[in-house]
Amino acid sequence: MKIGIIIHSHSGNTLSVAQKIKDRLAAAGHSVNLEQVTAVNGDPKEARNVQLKDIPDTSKYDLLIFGAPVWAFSLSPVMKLYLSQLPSMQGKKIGCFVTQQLRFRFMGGNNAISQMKKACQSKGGSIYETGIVNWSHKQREARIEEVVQKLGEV
Ligand SMILES: Cc1cc2nc3c(=O)[nH]c(=O)nc-3n(C[C@H](O)[C@H](O)[C@H](O)COP(=O)(O)O)c2cc1C
Repeated sequence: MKIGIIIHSHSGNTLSVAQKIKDRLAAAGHSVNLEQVTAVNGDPKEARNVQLKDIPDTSKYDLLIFGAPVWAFSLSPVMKLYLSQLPSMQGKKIGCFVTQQLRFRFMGGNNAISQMKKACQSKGGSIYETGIVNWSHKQREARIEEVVQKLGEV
């Protein structure tokens, strides 16, 4: 299967999880690309006026995994804008994950996942799995492994 892992990552946490998911899927024999969505001005202080710079094309993939950080108890504005402008994803399987600093998923993680799910479903995609990594969790590595395993079973 041709799989695209498309992420926004400002400080590298989401990227490091995405890399592990990529390695897992590649080891299972899939063709996997990891691509990053970027903004013209990536400064979080400019988050209200976000304009996209690198806009990965989803059409070449059979299955998509989107990853992003939580910003201000919400999905990062860069990923929010990116998902909103995507073409139809009718019939595609989609996984979503977010990383967040705070320990509890009600501090933005659940909300961000729900925003991602809605955005993908509104384009006809069907969600197969989601995951949240709380970066300050004592068992962070175990949580990352859980998310990698869940999203890596396609
Ligand atoms: C502008 C901004 C707002 C943030 N807001 C939240 C938040 O509401 N809740 C939370 O748990 N973490 C918050 N964080 C922390 C990030 O979600 C966390 O560090 C994440 O893992 C960063 O991912 P990245 O390294 O891929 O950019 C915020 C970070 C930034 C830069």
